[in-house]
Amino acid sequence: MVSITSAVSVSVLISLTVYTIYRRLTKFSVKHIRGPDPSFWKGNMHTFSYQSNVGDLDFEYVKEYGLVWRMSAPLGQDVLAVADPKALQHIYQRSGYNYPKSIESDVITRIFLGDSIMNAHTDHSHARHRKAMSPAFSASQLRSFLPQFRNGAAKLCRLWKEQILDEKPEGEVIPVNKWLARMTLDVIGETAFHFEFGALDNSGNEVSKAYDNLFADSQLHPRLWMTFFRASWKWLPRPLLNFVGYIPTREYKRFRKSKKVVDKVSTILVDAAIEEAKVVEVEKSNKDVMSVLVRANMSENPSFQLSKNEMMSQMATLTLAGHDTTASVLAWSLWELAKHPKYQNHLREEVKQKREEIARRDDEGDDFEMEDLESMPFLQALLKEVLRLHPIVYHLGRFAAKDDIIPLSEPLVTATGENIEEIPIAKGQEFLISVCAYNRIKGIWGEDANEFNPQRFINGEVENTIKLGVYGNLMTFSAGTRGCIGWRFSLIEMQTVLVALVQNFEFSLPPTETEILRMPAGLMAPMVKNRLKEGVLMPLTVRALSA
Ligand code: HEM
Repeated sequence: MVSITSAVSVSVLISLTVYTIYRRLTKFSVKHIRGPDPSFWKGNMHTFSYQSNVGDLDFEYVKEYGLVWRMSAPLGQDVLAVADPKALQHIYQRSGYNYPKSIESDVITRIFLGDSIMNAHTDHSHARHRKAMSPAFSASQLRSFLPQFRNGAAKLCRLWKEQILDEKPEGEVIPVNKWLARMTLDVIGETAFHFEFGALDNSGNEVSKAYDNLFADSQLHPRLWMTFFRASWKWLPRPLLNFVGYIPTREYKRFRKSKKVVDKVSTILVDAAIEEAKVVEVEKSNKDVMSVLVRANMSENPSFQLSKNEMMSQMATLTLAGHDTTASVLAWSLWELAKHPKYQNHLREEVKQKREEIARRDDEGDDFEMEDLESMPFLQALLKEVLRLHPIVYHLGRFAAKDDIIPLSEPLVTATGENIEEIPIAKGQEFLISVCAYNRIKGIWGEDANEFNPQRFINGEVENTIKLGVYGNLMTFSAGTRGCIGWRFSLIEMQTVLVALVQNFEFSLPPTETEILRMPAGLMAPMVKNRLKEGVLMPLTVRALSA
């Protein structure tokens, strides 16, 4: 009797396994999607990490295969690379939590951020984090941060003049990215935690040192064994992956060190915010992000509350996500302005006119308010164009939590020459979201999609029939329920800083030939050709303008 039961069980198991393999290999196989030839062992995903300009491979593949193509991770695992707007809309905006972040990005962010919103992977857990954080990013809250943005910008202008440019009327080459990163760190300290990092005053500051070059030091040109190792994570038991960060590689050592520095500060700050919320009335309380978050959290239903550890991780997340990203986009903005004096003059003229308009108003002071910034069409268009051409988060990783069908905006030619308008995929299918390729689709942005042309956003040349992303139909801030929570914060900060900088300085390319590369270092990082050892670097000639 036992042997009959065992035989039946074994047969059922074998049939199920065969059926599953059959489904994977036939109906749900993505082998018919064209893509570059991989080596079975190595795959070809690692080639993305060795391009000297982020996106070069993506653009080539889009040209050859269309807006969806097949890449390969080690050991013959297929990964669908996606730039198609309808497919992206489906994955990000129409499928709720059915496309979680890849295990790789989850494990890596957990090492340097802890249990934060970035790697909350169940819908309940993520909704809990998002709900606690959202009040701190409301329109009125963001408006209250304007003075801190202005102070950061004014301090940067003063330091550039006093320390560098007063003695150099002809201008000087400045590594603008380094200064911008220190300024945005100070700004996030004040707005998010009511805390002075003091990074602009002291370049040797502990926190700014912990973050300086973090991604380039840890993510640039990963060794092949690391690519294999990461590819194996999906087969390892989840609890085991919690120990990955303790492996003494250069990247994990660097991540752990930065987390240790930030944890030291965040324990003190989170405790202070909790104490303040207990004793100070809401009207008189600090209005920084952490204080608002702690208060919102305390009044929350217990099943939705964040733990102290989670709040500390939030602090690491805000510090990292909230400063390097914005600094980087600002650095690319100044580079584009330096390359295009015509646009730089246009922006300066728009700022001048707005300033005169503000002075004529019956207002006190001559500060730019949010409405002033929003009513400057060229400033808005310029930032959209920089965000389009320089998406610092250029790839995102997702996988399917269940079988699904991905719709396409235009027919895709398969390996057998068939035209398809949708792609059936199996649960577990991995995706590489090519933000950089989507942001350059000619059918959306125009025939000159590879050129820097802010006017496209003013002249109505953008064909955005499929609504995507949280801002400007771009994927730069991602999209849907997990889209960037800080995009407005970042925009207002960038607008305020750019307005101050173009009023005070003129930017041009350095006199000696300096080729800037878009390096694939986790984030897209500017580095100088043949000077990669110097890390993330954007040197520009800056000349102070007379008042
Ligand atoms: C130009 C600047 C920025 C860019 C390009 C950017 C981009 C992104 C992207 C692409 C994501 C999605 C990541 C993923 O799916 O894995 C994201 C998420 C996030 N960003 Fe930003 N970001 C910027 C600025 C900021 C700022 C200033 C803050 C906070 C002050 C911030 C906080 C966050 C947080 C908390 C998340 C996680 C959201 C969630 O999972 O619900 N970001 N950002």
